[in-house]
Amino acid sequence: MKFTTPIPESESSAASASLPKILETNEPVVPLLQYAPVIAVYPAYYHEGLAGARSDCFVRRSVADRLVQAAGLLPADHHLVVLDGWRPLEVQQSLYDRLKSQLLAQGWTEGEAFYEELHRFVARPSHNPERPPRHLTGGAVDLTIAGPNGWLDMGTAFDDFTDRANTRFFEIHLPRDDRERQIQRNRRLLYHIMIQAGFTNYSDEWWHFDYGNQAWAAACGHDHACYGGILQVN
Ligand SMILES: C[C@@H](N)C(=O)N[C@H](C)C(=O)O
Ligand SMILES: [Zn+2]
Repeated sequence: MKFTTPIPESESSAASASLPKILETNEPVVPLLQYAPVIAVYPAYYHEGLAGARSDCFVRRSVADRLVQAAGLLPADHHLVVLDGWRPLEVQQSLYDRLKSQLLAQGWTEGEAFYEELHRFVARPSHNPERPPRHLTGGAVDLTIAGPNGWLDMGTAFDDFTDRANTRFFEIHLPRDDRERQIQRNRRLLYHIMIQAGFTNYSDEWWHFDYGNQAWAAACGHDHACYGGILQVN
């Protein structure tokens, strides 16, 4: 597999009416700080000072092992930088409330289109055990790649909730200059190493990947997911 091939049209989308059931495996959640030298951790919401955010990133053990696998596919001198993994409901709620306020401040009014836009970028902080937000399962990860000169240019910052965050933005809008050609290569690299390691991508966010949760199961056509929501991690 070449990591320079175009990113194909998506397998995974925001909310789907019917999601596969969850058959919880009870696989433990593991901390990623010091898990492997090829994985660095920069807990973005902790650095932003969001209440309840943890100073480490946590994911299910199989997710961590697949991250190591993905990182092993990177060129020499590159590593993964995990920005968020398992997320407490309190943090999901803060992210949701923050984006809701930002959209209202931008002139949106509450209605169907408003909630569609909101849910495109932040999942509903649902307490329903049959539909947990992806990040509550330990089966979702937000990440980027670092090289010898720092984080690779992906064309937007993390959590830039605009069309430019779409994983295929630079496939749809072909690069106009060297910088955009490099961004296209960087996004393709992240996408392909993660897909090869068994993850699926959330098409509206170049940084978001799933494994084992309902979004992953739906995208892969599995009849069940392996990970349900976890409210507390020690
Ligand atoms: C908030 C953003 N980093 C994110 O994770 N969005 C997805 C859609 C989510 O909230 O599950
Ligand atoms: Zn995410």
